[in-house]
Amino acid sequence: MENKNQEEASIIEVSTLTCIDLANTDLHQSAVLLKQACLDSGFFYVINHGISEELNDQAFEQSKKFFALPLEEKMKVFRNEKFRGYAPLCDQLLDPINQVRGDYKEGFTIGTECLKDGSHRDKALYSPNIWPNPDVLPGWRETMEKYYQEALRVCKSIARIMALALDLDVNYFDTPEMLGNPIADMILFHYEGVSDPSKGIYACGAHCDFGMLSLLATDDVMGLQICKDKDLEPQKWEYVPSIKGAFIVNLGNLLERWSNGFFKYNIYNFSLIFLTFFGHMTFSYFLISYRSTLHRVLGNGQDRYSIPFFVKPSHDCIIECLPTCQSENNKPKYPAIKCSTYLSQHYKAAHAHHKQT
Ligand SMILES: O=C(O)CCC(=O)C(=O)O
Ligand SMILES: [Fe+2]
Repeated sequence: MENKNQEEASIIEVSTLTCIDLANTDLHQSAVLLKQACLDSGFFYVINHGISEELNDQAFEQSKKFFALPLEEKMKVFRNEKFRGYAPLCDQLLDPINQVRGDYKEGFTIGTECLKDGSHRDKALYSPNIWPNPDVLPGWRETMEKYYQEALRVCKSIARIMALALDLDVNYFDTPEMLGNPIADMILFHYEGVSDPSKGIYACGAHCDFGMLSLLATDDVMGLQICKDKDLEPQKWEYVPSIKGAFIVNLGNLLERWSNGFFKYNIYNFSLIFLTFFGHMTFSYFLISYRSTLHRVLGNGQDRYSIPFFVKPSHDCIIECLPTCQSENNKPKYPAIKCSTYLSQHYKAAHAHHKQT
């Protein structure tokens, strides 16, 4: 648990993140910015993503309508064994070491459906979604399904820039085993209450996302904080403000592993010193790997709504060190693992406190 001084120090820090314009046709220019964002924080904004303000507003309006329903109505779509549907307050506990109770948020998860021909039925991470009663919330499902498809499209465009930033072919992640049949979860969140890190009370405990990349839409209530260097003691937390029309993107553990996750503090410093002398030449001489960044949400007493979208490759994708992230001197650090095995391990760990359900 944090002491009061650390908490106060973190309140005044507001982070400035790199912004990537998805309408920029010069993808190589965007890739240079993305690399920079990975060096700086592992978090960045994307703008001009093609999701209309109207659709975004509709998704938030519908989300608010759902959470405003009586608990009894929401419990009719209580999350199933695949964690689709409604998760009430404190259902999730992301940072068991520092939290005295579950996250002070309620959520609703919409994930990847099985293919209509049934060919995905045996895959643990694809399953039918559950939906609120259309008589209670007309048009709700349609709005969410449309938003889901659009968010997936945006993630695929970001993955193309990521590929370039890793010196891979622009289409590298577009194959059927990778992002052709991705596993993607969209979660509607409603936060409330006041967090108090000194008492171990959080709206969302500190964690790194475990997928490939996450696209986050928030309302304008401040709450999200990032810790750019997870190895630094004491941790330094900075708020990430929301920017109208922009999504916040961050990279997950799976991408860190895929890109050989060597990007640690000392290399960062060394790279920065080098950068001072040789400018962007640094990028050609160092193997770049992406990294996941620790983040959390603090509640300030206002209701806060967000919609994160978590993308991972298909069930059968083999996650093994990307070809451009290894060399004679930088051998792969992790054995190859099937994406479904990797994700199942993470899901089990994240829901370990659900033994009673
Ligand atoms: O709601 C937010 O701002 C962040 C949510 C988040 O980080 C998560 O659910 O993984
Ligand atoms: Fe997260």
